[in-house]
Amino acid sequence: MAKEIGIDLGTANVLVYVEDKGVVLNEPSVVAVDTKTEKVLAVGTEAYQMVGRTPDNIRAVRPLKDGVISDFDMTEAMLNYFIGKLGVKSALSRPNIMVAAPTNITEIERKAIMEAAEKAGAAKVYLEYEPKVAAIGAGLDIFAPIASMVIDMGGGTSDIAVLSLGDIVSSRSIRVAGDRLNHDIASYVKNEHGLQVGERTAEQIKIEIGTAIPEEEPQKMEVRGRDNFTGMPRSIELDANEIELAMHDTLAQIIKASHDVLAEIQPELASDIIDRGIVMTGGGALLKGIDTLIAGKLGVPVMIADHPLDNVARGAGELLENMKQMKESKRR
Ligand SMILES: Nc1ncnc2c1ncn2[C@@H]1O[C@H](COP(=O)(O)OP(=O)(O)OP(=O)(O)O)[C@@H](O)[C@H]1O
Repeated sequence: MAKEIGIDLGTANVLVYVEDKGVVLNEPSVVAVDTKTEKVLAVGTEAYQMVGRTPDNIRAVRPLKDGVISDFDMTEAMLNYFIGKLGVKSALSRPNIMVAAPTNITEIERKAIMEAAEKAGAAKVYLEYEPKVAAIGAGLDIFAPIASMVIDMGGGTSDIAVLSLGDIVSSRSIRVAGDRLNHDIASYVKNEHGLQVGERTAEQIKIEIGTAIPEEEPQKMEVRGRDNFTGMPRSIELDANEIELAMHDTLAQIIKASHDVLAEIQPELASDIIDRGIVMTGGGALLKGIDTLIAGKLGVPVMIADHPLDNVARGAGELLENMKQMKESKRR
């Protein structure tokens, strides 16, 4: 019997949920390619190790940018590899796949995602909006006549939505999220300390000492990079409040979008949100102090989902399982 699979085809990570098994795969969305032959050399974790360290004949590609496909062939190759690795595809049975997508994707982007999943071996492909499946994955009953609000802050996009009766009532999807924060940190270190750091180092700084609100006794971290002027390796000490400063404007954009979503809903729904609060999902939800910052700015309680990185894949898989159960009970 064909398996139901939920995929979070993310800019930073691909997560796969398999029916009856849960989230079984979580790997970086990276493909390493031989520049001469264009042959795929490695995918996922193995390819990620090569980012910033590739010799001339190897290129590490991120096939998704800002939450959507930027390199179709590489996305297909990546999906093919991951689905093959799961062992759920055979000559006799192919899985049904639900893929999560940002709310503002274009028709062309939509088709590209569907086609890549089909070519990677899906029997049927479904597409659902990211904040909707993230809310399901976070355990919210979005089908109830009561409003829920989700902020899903990923690598490339922040998807913000208010949902009621199973539908999105108001939403924003902005192509500003964790990757932009990494970029902000790298620019800050370069401008303020004259040190060049790579994408992965900037991300490590964010994860280790990054904070959304200034700290009284900021954490410190030693960071290595290349001196702007001499080109030689050098190390500096950074403190958490510098990182807060570096990320400040980008976080303000995410808060502004959340504010806009709240501003356009009806008063009854707004009252539900004040009661129930906002749930944050996605890797960005793990940024220290992000809940306190958003709660303070919007005047609404903010909770972090239990497994924020898993919610989208889990929700996509669970939605597909529900659809299957409904079909079976109708048939009976
Ligand atoms: N502890 C942490 N603190 C801050 N940020 C974190 C932490 N852990 C992960 N992240 C960030 O979360 C982001 C990845 O989140 P996630 O896996 O939800 O995104 P994605 O689904 O790949 O992206 P998108 O939904 O935009 O396509 C990365 O930018 C990563 O740096």
